[in-house]
Amino acid sequence: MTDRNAEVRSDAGAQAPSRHGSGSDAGADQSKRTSFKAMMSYAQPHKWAFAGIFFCSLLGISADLLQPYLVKIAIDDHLAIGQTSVGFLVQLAAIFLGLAVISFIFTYVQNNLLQHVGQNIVSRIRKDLFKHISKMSMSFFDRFHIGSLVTNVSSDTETISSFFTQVLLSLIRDGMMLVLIIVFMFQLDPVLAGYSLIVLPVIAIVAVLFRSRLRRAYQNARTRLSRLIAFTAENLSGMFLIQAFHQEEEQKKRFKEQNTLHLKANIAQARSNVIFNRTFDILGNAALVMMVWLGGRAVLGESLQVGVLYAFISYIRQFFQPINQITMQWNTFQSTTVSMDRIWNILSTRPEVADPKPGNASTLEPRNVMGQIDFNDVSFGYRADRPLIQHMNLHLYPGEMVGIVGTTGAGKSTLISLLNRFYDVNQGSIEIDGIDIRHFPQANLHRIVGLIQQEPFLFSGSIIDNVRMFREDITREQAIQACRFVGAHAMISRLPQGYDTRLSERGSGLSAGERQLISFARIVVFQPRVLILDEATANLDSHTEQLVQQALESVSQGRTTIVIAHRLSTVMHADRILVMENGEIVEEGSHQKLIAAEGVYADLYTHAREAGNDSAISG
Ligand SMILES: Nc1ncnc2c1ncn2[C@@H]1O[C@H](COP(=O)(O)OP(=O)(O)OP(=O)(O)O)[C@@H](O)[C@H]1O
Repeated sequence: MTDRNAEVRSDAGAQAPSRHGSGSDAGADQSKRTSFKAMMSYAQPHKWAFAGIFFCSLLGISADLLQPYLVKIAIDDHLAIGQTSVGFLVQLAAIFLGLAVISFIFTYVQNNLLQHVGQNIVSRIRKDLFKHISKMSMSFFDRFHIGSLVTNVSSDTETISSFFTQVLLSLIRDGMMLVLIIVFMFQLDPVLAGYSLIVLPVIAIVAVLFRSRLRRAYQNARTRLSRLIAFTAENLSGMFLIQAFHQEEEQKKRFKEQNTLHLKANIAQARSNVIFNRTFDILGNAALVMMVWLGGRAVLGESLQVGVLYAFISYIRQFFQPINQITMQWNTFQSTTVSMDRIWNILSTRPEVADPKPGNASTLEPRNVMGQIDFNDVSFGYRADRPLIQHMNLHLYPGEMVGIVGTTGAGKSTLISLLNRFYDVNQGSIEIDGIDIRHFPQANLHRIVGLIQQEPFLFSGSIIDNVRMFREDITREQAIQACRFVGAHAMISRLPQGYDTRLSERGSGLSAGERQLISFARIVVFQPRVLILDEATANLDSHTEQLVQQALESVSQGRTTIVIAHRLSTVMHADRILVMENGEIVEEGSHQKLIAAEGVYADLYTHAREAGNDSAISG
């Protein structure tokens, strides 16, 4: 199959199209709110844990804030008036220590609880995201770049994790601390407390001024990272091609560009952060100076006790700490909303190819399917404005072997994609045994139709797991039997650990032919009623191809089989050969009949002979 997907995806760039696209800010904000709400619903089952976190925070912070108050009592009520005793000081020290221990215990419990809840929430989001992606139709993968999806599943969920573990913690803990400090300050001296709060509007103005700058910086850094990952992922999977075409230097240059953009975005983001945070530091210090000045004068004028001033200075220091924390977490919050939006963008995309509603679903058991296939007046195009197949009628009979040949891009693989429901037809219907395939649950359809492609996909895992696709209900003996059947047993037995040999990603330790034999065995195990081979033998040497052809003959017995091939030798013995051009079937019949017709097929045959590709055409 022509890998149009790769081209389409690289054209689309690293970013998946967003639902709101380049729409207005209001639209984007609305979408962020929706995604935030959706993500927060994941926290709902943990509401009691959050109540516990709140309670622990309250106790921990209260214990912290009582400490300066205790010192104030010691100074004003005892030390300053010279009325103290060793016993009292020991008592005070014991209470102080007790408060420190209480603060430690509750902060510890609250932190652990929050980590536990946060990690669980993110693990569920990640699980749902992966499950959702694996249910998406092929058109989704045409639009969403694989690199972006990898970023979504890995780093976006990680960002959300820091929201639940850091941002929420900060909101609960620091927010509560702020409120309690204000209460304590007003309790001690309302006038001085009033002066301390003068800085609050200044803080709000600074936060608003920095808001959009910080958000832009974060978004930019995330986008650059996502593009860098996408570029790396694409290059790693295409490394073979890059080396074969000596494109290392060119790719290095392109990587360097992406890397530099990412670096610059990160530096800009860090710079904004530093300016933002330092501004708060300056404000904090200014408030402290003001407090020392006003409080000091009041103490000198004997209108304020030294202990109260001490407690105020402690509270002012503690006051800026949570504000600083909350504003710092604001940055994480910014990136969280971007990540949540991106994840929700995926989770809210419905698969274009949907399973039938229960009442509409066919109950025909896959093993009882006869294998009659009908394309009834089918029209389809990958894009609405570019129809590829128009009003096609095609009927395949149970047990028939049909070969499909045609020039590159004629639409052969597209027919197969439609039969597998990777895409839905735009018009008309495709039926198996008289039932519209849209009425089969997809799991059943894929048990009925078995597909072997030119590039078999093997997963990292043992050979035996790859043959039975990790299904425990298929026995080892059944899998080995299938490998014997397709002639793969000898090859597998020669491997160091035989059937338990572990394959690396995509089975890269095996040759293309060996990988193909394993995928043939996989099909034998699953016994589909309709078998499709899309250029499945193109990568095999003539000896292996012969093995596979023999296996194919046995496997295809009693099954409707469709074989797509450029090598005419692969299809010339088929019951019927279809010749495709520009999405149309232009000729059909047996090899002899088509040669006698002296049309497109006869031309292809003659060209192949003239090209000296005798083995390819004589079988
Ligand atoms: N996912 C896709 N998105 C958009 N266009 C596509 C997609 N897949 C295929 N096409 C286009 O549809 C047409 C038919 O492609 P198809 O893969 O069916 O051809 P084919 O006959 O199997 O070709 P080949 O013999 O090279 O495998 C081509 O023009 C191709 O570029």
